[in-house]
Amino acid sequence: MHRAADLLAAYLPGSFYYSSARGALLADGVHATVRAGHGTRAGAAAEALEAAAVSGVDEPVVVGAIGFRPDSEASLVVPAVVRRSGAPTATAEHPPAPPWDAGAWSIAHRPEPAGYVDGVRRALELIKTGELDKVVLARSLELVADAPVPVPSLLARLVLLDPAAHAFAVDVSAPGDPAPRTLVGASPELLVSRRGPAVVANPLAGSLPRVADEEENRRRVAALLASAKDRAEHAHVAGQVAEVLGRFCVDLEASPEPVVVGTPTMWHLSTRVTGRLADPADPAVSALALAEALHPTPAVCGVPAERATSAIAELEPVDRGYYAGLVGWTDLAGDGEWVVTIRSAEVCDRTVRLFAGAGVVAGSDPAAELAETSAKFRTLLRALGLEGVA
Ligand SMILES: C=C(O[C@H]1C=CC=C(C(=O)O)[C@@H]1O)C(=O)O
Repeated sequence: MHRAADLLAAYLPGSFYYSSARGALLADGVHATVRAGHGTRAGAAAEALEAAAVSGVDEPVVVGAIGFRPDSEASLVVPAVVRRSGAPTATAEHPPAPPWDAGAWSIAHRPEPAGYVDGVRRALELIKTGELDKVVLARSLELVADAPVPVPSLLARLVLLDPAAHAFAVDVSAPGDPAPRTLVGASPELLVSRRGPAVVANPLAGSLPRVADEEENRRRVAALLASAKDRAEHAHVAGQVAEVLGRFCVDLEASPEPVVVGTPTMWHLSTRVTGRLADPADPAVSALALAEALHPTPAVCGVPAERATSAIAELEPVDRGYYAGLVGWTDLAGDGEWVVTIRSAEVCDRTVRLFAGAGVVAGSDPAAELAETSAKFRTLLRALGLEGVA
């Protein structure tokens, strides 16, 4: 077992880094690439793990990320070397200052804030006609620096600003990229984790920005718990997660009432769903198989899922890529942990593309959804030393 701080310091672009309260993992080199399409990735991962074990890889894992769309890109590999540590902890050390100058960035909004508000209005019309119950609409920021962005410093700042988050850095380079591309982020949302027969998911939806004033934060937490609009937005996600896991689990439990959880920048309604696998020895029920069955939840897509997916394609001007997908790891025993790829960015050379989305349901206020996406950008913007630009 390594020290969490050493693992973080050893990260280099091209490596895979993932940390959460369960521990940290740093993976280097590629023993095998897992190439498979939608719905067959868990099976292909299991085969790759078996083959790696046979060829002598010690305790092989599959690590990586899968994009939002069912037919989208994925970056899944069996790494050559894996190092693990305990969870990163809040240290007395302050995060390193950003090694770049805030003035050196250009920023493009896609769409412009007014265009996003317009998209939310159009989504509300689809909800009024009964075509949709919920859709999560995202917008993006494209930031360009005057020099290549050092991903290790960005990752270190994300981890140290919120050691409790699910922090990650994944190489997602594709043919034609001018330079290596890295997906980096600090997600609050556990899609699913599996340890032996025990399964846990932690759907989030229904949010308010966190502020500096603690009195105001207490008011916001109470307002979120009392908000019928946010509870309805949340119930869609908690219900779908429980329904899907119920197909695989016995003793499924979900708290009847959501609670509020906080990140350094947001408050969210949260439900913890736990269960025990009916047949843990079934090789078809790995953590990745459960994650594929759950994805995309209404925390990033909507209800009904098919119409929400087409509304997202119609209303969002930029393809989501890996945003709102999943990132994590799974091992030979089927254990693993996958999180929803939110509060994330893709970094390629001098460019950082951020996405943030907000759930739209009947009663949503377009201006409030815009403000919510601005607040969600702050996870990455703080790490970049660029607070206040969105
Ligand atoms: C889609 C995002 O957040 C999801 C997770 C938590 C709360 C959400 C919400 O309240 O809309 C979203 O469903 C994002 O951060 O881009």
